[in-house]
Order: sequence, then structure tokens, then C-alpha cells
Amino acid sequence: MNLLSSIREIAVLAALPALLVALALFFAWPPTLALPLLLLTAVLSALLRLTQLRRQHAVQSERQQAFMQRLIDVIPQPVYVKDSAARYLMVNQSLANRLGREPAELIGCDSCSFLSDTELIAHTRQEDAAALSGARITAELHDTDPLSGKPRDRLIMKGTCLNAEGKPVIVGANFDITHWREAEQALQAVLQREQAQQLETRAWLQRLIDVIPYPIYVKDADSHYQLVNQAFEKDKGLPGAELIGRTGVGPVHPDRLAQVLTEDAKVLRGEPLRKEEHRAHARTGAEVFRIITKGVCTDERGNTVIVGAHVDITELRQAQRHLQEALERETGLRQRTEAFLQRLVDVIPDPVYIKDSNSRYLLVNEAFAEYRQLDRDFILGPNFPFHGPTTPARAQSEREDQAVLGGQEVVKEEHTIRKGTGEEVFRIVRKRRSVFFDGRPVVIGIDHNITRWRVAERELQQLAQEDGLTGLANRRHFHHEAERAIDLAQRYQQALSLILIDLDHFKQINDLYGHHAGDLVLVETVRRLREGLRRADFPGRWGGEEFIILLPHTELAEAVQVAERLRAAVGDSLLQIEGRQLAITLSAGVAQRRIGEGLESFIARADSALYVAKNEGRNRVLAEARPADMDSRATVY
Ligand SMILES: Nc1nc2c(ncn2[C@@H]2O[C@H](COP(=O)(O)OP(=O)(O)OP(=O)(O)O)[C@@H](O)[C@H]2O)c(=O)[nH]1
Repeated sequence: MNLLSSIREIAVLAALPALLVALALFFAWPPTLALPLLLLTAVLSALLRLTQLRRQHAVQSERQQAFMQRLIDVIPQPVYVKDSAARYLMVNQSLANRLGREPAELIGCDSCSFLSDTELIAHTRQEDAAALSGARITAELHDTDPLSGKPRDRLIMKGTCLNAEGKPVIVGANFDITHWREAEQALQAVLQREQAQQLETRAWLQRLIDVIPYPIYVKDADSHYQLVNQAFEKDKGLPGAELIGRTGVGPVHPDRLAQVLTEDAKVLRGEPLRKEEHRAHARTGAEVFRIITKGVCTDERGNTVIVGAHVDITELRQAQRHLQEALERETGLRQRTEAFLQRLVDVIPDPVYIKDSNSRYLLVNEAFAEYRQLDRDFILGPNFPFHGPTTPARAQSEREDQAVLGGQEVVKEEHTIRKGTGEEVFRIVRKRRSVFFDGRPVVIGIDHNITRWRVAERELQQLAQEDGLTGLANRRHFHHEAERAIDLAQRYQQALSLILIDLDHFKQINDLYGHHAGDLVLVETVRRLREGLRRADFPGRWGGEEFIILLPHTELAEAVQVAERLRAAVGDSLLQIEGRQLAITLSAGVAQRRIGEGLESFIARADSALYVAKNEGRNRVLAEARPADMDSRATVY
């Protein structure tokens, strides 16, 4: 373009001679003068313009040079232009600074003249040659800074181009990348340290989770395993290396996989998972109960990861199931045993109960409920007032319960009169410590009702001692009491007398009115005899219609008086028997015990007196001897 504009300018300048020619022609200058003048003018104009153009071009080149110099001076790294002989054509300030010279001093100098290392010089020449042959060189060089003596890293860039004169020149730039490299190395070191730390952290994390005995894993946000512990490997039957990066293990059912992925997505959305799973183990087929937990956290690289754990609770659940079954069996057995026990104790006719340590009834039989006149369910139920007001009897019973629980055994007889009915009850209360189904110490009690036996015993005793018809002591009982009375009389030197009575002609009563009438006569006679006796006197039935009376602290005379009174009580008024009025008399023999005399002899003497009374006509009292104050009606033989 510059050339074209120059040509245009020359053309303009050429127009000037043409104009002169035109003027010469117009003013009719002689051609001999006009033509050379015109030619001269044209040459001078052309020379003038050429000089002007050269000057302009030189100024422009200079400006360009200066501009390029300023341009490369701005570059903080050494930049240069060398000719094919390695002489500097242009250097920037940075290069000059590095070489410790002014840029102008360097122009024309061989670039290798500043190098001392022959190897480096050879290398530089090789590069220059390569650049000149068209290669673009980009090389990194690590050497020692010849000025500072410090190691340095440089990026050597060389290329070639044609200068304004069309000659090839080498354009180079040496970038000092020592700081970059140092920074890079530092960064690298940091990265390596961080990587080592990461590896160390991972290894530690691995060791840590390997200690945990149940499967643990870490998955990335795409549900790929990132970290698994040994328990997890064992559970899956695969080494960790084969698990890392996978989503599922083995042939996973699509539904199952979809479920896992849905769960993972929820967990990633911030909904932690905790569920119990009961299924067949995917690999072994064995029944497994597991608590599955999943949550999220951020790993050491800042990524959100899923942390999952499977806690195997199979043994626990199976043990619970076995326990439950055992419990159900036990409960069934216990219920059957309890029912059997209930039936068993219900058979027992005596009240039976089991009480706990608070004296609360745990089991009672029908007889107990009946005896207490309460409903059994009420006794065993929560409303039974076992904590109510304490009566002395109840306090005593609770004390006994505690003693029994302490290991003692209670066996006692109780005699109670039931309220309301006044019924007399004899019981043998037996309490013993035992252990209930559930292991509690309990009191087992049985109230053996012996009322029947006690009453029967009493009746038997009475029968053994009493005469069944008259209620008087029978002969054996009288004998026993008489012996005791003799002992007392003997010991205390007391008087003791005896009356032996026999009804007169009693046989006739039987014969005339019957045996029953005879019995009634005997009963009425005894009633009258009893009325005539003192409390201390002891009457007995000695035989069929024979009666005997022991009179303690009684002298013979007094005894005769008593006998006489008895005789009168029976014989002086008629007996009302079955609508008839019967006259009955009695004969009596009286004796006072002699000192040292035994019962047999004592009775024998009274009997002798009776015998005499009978023989002497009956209806009389006879004593062996007549004391001074003896009743006149009593006969003494
Ligand atoms: N009804 C009745 N009679 C009895 C009982 N015990 C004895 N006897 C009768 O009493 C009668 C006694 O008769 P005896 O021994 O001959 O005496 P007695 O007729 O009273 O004549 P004496 O004693 O000689 O006055 C007998 O007929 C017996 O059968 C009894 O418990 N009830």
C-alpha cells in the first residue's frame, strides 16, 4: 500500500513537467530550451521526491524500531532478535538487565559471548540453527543463573522470521519460570501431602470401620460403593476391591435395586433411614434380621456421601422368638398347671390358700371361699382389702406369714366362735414357705377344720364318762373321780363321805309300765337328786337303778342328812311319768371314809349299809354307825 501511494505521489510529481511542457508549448518556448528544462525539472522533482520518501521511510522505520523496542521492553522477561550469526539485533530491557548491560551495548554482540558453559553454548547454537531452519523451539531449561549462581528454570522459546530486509532473524524469549516451577513444586508437594493425608485418612478410616463387627459402607451420590469394611466384605462374600465402584452386588432383583436407589435418594435429600429388615440372606439364603441405617455426610473431598450400616440382630430376634415360644409354652404349661392346681386344691375340703409376701392371696380353694363366705374372684382380685384396717387376729396372721417367709413353719390349733352363727370352729392352721411359679416366695396355708373331730372327741369323752340316760358320771368315771377325791382327802386330812342309793322295787315299774317309763323314772329321780346336792358333791350311776354320791369335806352325819334329804326329795312326792303319777322310794347306805381307807373298802361299807336298809324294809337311810347328831330317821346298824 505504501508503495502504491508512493507511486501515486511520483505520478503526481510527473504531472509537474507535463505542466511545464504545456506552458512551454503555450508560451512558445523554443523546443531546444523547453525540452531539456522540462526534463531537468522532471528529474529534479523526482529526485527531490525520492529523497523525501527515503527520509519519510527512515523516520517511519525508526519509529517502528522504537515502538518495537518499547513494546518488547514492556515484556518483563528477556526477549531478543538475533541475526543468523547469533548477533543481537534487538534486545529488551529485561534481557539487558539480566546481562547487566545497556541494551545498546548488546546490539551486534554474539549472544553466546555472555555464556560460560560450553555445553550451554553448544546447545544454544544448535537451537539457533534449528530455529533458522524453520523449527519452533519451546524448551524448558533448568540450569544455574550465571549471575546469581542460583538454580533457575527457564522456558526458552525461539522462532524465525524475515526482517524488513527479507533476511531471516531469530526471535527468542527466555521466560524465567523458576517461581512458577517453585510454586508448582510447592503445590505439588502440598498436593502430595494432601493426597498422602487423604490416603492415611482413608487407611485409618478403613482400619476404624474394619474394627466394627457389622457391615458398614460409604456410597457416593450415585450409590456406588466407595468404602466398605471387612464385615461388609464378609457379608457380601467379595473382597473390597470388587465392591468399590459398584451399586449392587451379585444378581440384584430390579425391584430391590430400585428400592435401594429410592432409599438412597431420600437419604441424600436429608431423610435419614432406619428400618428393620427380615428376609433371606441374598447369598446364603439364611434368615436374617437386620437394622439398616443410612445417613449422609461430607467426605474429605467435600462430596456428599451415604453412610450405611447393617446391624445383624438375627440372634437377638431368634432368641426373642424362642423366648416368646418358650414363654407361650411356659404360659400354657403354667395355665394348665394352675388350672390343675386349682382343681387339686378344690378337691381338698379344708380351706387352702397361697399368699405372697404382702399377705395378698394368690390362690384359694373353694373351701376357703366358702369358709370366708366371699367370692373367690373377689378374694383374688385387686379390690380385696388386704391392706385394710388391721385387726389383732389379722396382725397376728401377718406376723406369722413373715415368720413363715423367714423359714419357720407354723402349726397351731385355733378355736373360734363364728360371729353371727355362734358356731364353734376348731382348726389346725398349718403354714409353710414355698416358691410360686414365678419364683416369688409364698406362704402356703391350710386350715384343717377339725371341728367335727373335736366335737366327736368331746362327745366321745362325755360318752366315756357319762351315763347316757341320766347324764351322771358313769361307773368308770365315778371311780376315777373318787380315787382323786380320796387322794385329796388323804393329803389334806379332810372328811369324805359316800352315799349309795338303790331305788326300791324298780323292777315293778318296768314290768307294769314298760322299760321306757322305767327310763323316765330314772331320769326324773336323778333330776331330783341333783337338786338336792351341792356343787362340790359328785353323783354317779353305779348300776341300773343304783346311784352313788361322793361328798367331799363331809362328815358322816352330814352325809346322812344329805341322803335323807335325797330320799325325801324322791319319795315324798309322786313322779309325773307319761301322764301317770308314780310313787318311788329309795334306800341309801352312807359311809365316811376311814383314815387310810381305799375306795373299794369305802364303797363296800356303804353298800353294806344299803344292804341292811333294803333288808330292813326299804325307803330308808342307813349308816354304818350313828354319830351323835345323826338324823333320827337314819338307821345305824
Ligand atoms: N327301765 C330301766 N330299768 C332298768 C335299768 N337298769 C336296771 N333296770 C331294771 O331294774 C330292775 C332292778 O330290779 P332288782 O334288782 O330286782 O331290784 P328291785 O326290783 O328294785 O328290787 P329291790 O332293789 O330289791 O327293791 C331290773 O328289772 C332291771 O331290768 C334301766 O336303765 N332302765
